[in-house]
Formats: sequence, structure tokens, C-alpha cells
Amino acid sequence: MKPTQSDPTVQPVPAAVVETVDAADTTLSNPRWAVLALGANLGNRLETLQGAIDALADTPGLRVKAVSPVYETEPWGVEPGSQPSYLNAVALVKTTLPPSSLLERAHAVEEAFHRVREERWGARTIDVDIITYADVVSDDPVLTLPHPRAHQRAFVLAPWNDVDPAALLPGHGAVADLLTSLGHTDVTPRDDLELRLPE
Ligand SMILES: Nc1ncnc2c1ncn2[C@@H]1O[C@H](COP(=O)(O)OP(=O)(O)OP(=O)(O)O)[C@@H](O)[C@H]1O
Ligand SMILES: Nc1nc2c(c(=O)[nH]1)N=C(CO)CN2
Repeated sequence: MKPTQSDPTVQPVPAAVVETVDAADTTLSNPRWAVLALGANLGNRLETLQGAIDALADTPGLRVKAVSPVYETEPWGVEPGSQPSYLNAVALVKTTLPPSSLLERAHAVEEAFHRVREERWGARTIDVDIITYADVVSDDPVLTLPHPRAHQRAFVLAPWNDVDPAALLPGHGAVADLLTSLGHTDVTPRDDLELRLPE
């Protein structure tokens, strides 16, 4: 960090101290893999998914490394026929952001696409969930890791399995096995649609 020129109260930090602090901050040199699930069932769903992926890619400290195929999926957890169907996809990212900052960024992206939170599992322009962050396990309700319902959701497991067939869901096992037991229930690949990996 450089001292600001304009603030006379800020003392210059000796270069050796900066180096020591940076070296201790393992996140700077140690990006973590995270799996993000995206879903949209209002508005122009594909455009919104792409916009959300592009916005995530514009985040300092975050690189989008892979984007899954797109699936058309039946709304999960609600009365059948009560909501439009979703488009779902998964993005694999590498990030130096800590989990809490990644969640903040996910929420900022949702807000940018006018996500409204009214009811649980209500229809939405965009939802960005953190499915895993490295091998972190946490039961904090603000950020539960892995996502507590990911193992029950073919709309997460099917696209995740496509981009990472060897993936493991901490505490639950291989994604491929979870998907086999669950079946590709209510999820259909949309081979006519494609999300771009940001440059
Ligand atoms: N792994 C996680 N990813 C995203 N949000 C999480 C996670 N764990 C806990 N949360 C919390 O859940 C709250 C509700 O999130 P959200 O409104 O996206 O839920 P939902 O998408 O409707 O349902 P679900 O949590 O079942 O996917 C968020 O404010 C967030 O703090
Ligand atoms: N098909 C589908 N159903 C859902 C989805 C979703 O993304 N796709 N998200 C939910 C809350 O996260 C609740 N139900």
C-alpha cells in the first residue's frame, strides 16, 4: 500500500513492512476456487445470466475460469406451475476475495439486475449462490458452505458436473454420484443457448 500524498497524517510505511504484510496475506498469492450457481426465471433470462457472469468477471480479485452449459429447469421447492421455468448454469471462479466479500459481490450483482426478495424461493431475475468455496465448511446462516441444499438440486449438480466431472461437494461426496442418485430430474440441456466465458 502506498501512502497518499495529500494526507499529511499518513506516515510512509517502510517497504520492508509492506513486504512482510503482503507475504503474510496468503490470499494475495493463494487464489481459491469457488463454484457459483446462477439461476434466472424472470425477464430475458439468458441475457441476465450473461450479464451476471460478465459483472462477476469485472470484479477485482475474481477470474471466471469456466462457464457451464445452460439448462432449462423446473422451479424447485415451489408449487408446480406457480412460476416460470428457470435457466440455470454454474461458473467456476478463482478468487483472492474472502468468502464474505464474494457473497457481498454476489448480492451486488443480484441488485444490479433488480433482484427483488419477497418470498422464499420466489421468482427472480437472477440468483447467485455460492455452492463451494475451496473446502470451507461453515454452518453460519449468513454464508453456509457448502450451500446447504446444493446436494438436492439437479439444477446445480448437472451443470457443475458438465464443467468439472471430478468435482466433490464437501460433506456429500462426488457430484457425479449425487447426480446419479438424484437423476436429471426436471433439468433439460438447452444446447441451442450458450454463455460466453469472459475474456
Ligand atoms: N452459500 C450461500 N450462497 C448464497 N447465499 C447464502 C449462502 N448461505 C447462506 N446464504 C444466505 O441466504 C440468504 C438468502 O439467499 P437467497 O435469497 O439467495 O435464497 P434463495 O436463493 O431464495 O434460496 P436458497 O438459499 O435455497 O438458494 C442470503 O442473504 C445469504 O446471506
Ligand atoms: N429450477 C430452479 N429452482 C429454484 C432455483 C433455481 O435456480 N432453479 N433457485 C431457487 C432458490 O435458490 C429455488 N428454486
